[in-house]
Amino acid sequence: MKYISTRGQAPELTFEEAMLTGLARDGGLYLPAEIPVMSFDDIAGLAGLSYEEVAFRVMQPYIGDTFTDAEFRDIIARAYNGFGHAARAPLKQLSEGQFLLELFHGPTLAFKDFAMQLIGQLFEAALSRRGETVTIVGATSGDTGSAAIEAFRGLDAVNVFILFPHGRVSEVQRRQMTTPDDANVHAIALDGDFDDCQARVKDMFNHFAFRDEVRLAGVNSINFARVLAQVVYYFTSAVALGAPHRKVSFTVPTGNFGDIFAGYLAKRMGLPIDRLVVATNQNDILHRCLSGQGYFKGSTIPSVSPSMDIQVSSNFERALYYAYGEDGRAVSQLMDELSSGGFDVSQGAMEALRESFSSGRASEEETLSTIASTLAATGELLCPHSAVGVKVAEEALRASDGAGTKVPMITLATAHPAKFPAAVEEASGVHPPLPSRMSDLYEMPERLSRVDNDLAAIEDHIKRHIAS
Ligand SMILES: Cc1ncc(COP(=O)(O)O)c(C=O)c1O
Ligand SMILES: N[C@@H](CCOP(=O)(O)O)C(=O)O
Repeated sequence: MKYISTRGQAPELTFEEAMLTGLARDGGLYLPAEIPVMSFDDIAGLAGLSYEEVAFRVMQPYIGDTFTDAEFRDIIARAYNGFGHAARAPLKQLSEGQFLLELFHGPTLAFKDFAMQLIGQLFEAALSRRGETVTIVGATSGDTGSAAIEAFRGLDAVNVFILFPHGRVSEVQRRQMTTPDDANVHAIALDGDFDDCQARVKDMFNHFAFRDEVRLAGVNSINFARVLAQVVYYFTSAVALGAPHRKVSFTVPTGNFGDIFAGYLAKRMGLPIDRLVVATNQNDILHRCLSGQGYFKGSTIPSVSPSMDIQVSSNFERALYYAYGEDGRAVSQLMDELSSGGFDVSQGAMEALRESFSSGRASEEETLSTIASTLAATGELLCPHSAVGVKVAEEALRASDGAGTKVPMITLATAHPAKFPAAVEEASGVHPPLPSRMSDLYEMPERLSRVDNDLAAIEDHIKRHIAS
């Protein structure tokens, strides 16, 4: 399997090269040259298998001969061994036709663990085989950073630097990043928002002298391996509800578009997905775009679902690549226009996007009231991000009932409520406790650096702190 850039001007790479490379050298994002397809029987055969076996069957065609089957199975087993639920991603019924996919049973209590625990193992195996070391620099609005630090802490071949927006992540998220005392992990608080953090990471990838000097690698969803690992739970959940014999829809709390893009890949692989519903908070650039208003950046407004406080949605570029008929030049031009504010999506591309995606938005009040109403109706305590999803899913279900369709809707519950105790308690009156294994999180000393939102200052900081 070869990997190509969304902007069409970077060398084609193998899976392993794309995983270790991060951003393509033309500024684009890597994608498989062809999306593997699973037959009806292949998908039917997933019923009743363990999460790990489904993960192997879904991902193996993408990784080709990077690892032997035995090595890859072993990597997958180690990745999910530390999850706190035997099903890894349990599915719960909220009401008739409405389901919740709990993706927060990993070590840092967010869906990011599904991919990060896997790529921690993949990086370790690939780097030790090559005898190489890398410097991972990541941007986070809270969850990617904690998951990355957890997955890579203590590894000799990797130094990790995570940029997070100062004062804009929850206390639990911050502490998950600042309390690990391993010498190879570094939390950096940046003055700015998540979009600034992500822009600086991409700047570093586009600064080839720095990139090559530190052997830069990325674990944001820039990295295709991150997205790939997230494809798996679309299969396990859809099959649990009767796919491929029956269609399902998904509503996905969305910020950087990585998770829902994984759903798009699952659909292209043959999973019978009816709708992929993008659920945004008040930072609703994607909802506005899918409603036909173009893709124009506004300023990011802090919300009760801070991990989704994103305006420049990195993986939307991957969706645009397919919507524009795999035309790298067109994508390149759109991304140039985005740097000066935004762009209108062509009519053809809008039609292509709408074949798979629809969207909705939840205000702050709607998010909080959904936490309270879901608790009252079902006993499920949602995190604010998952609440954005459930609110938008309810609307989508009402609309589809009107159209007479009876396709079950699965909403992705992307984080544990205990990561956002203040908002959850405000909404429901219930203080969600952290799992007992994390009960000392508030007592442990923190270690972080404040760095200006300035490329040269960040690069200098990283070079000075790379553990020898
Ligand atoms: C808890 C939570 N929910 C939803 C999202 C949005 O996911 P994505 O950025 O893949 O759209 C994020 C951040 O990525 C998150 O941390
Ligand atoms: N919400 C994310 C933002 C980064 O997204 P990624 O999927 O590209 O890593 C976070 O929690 O950091």
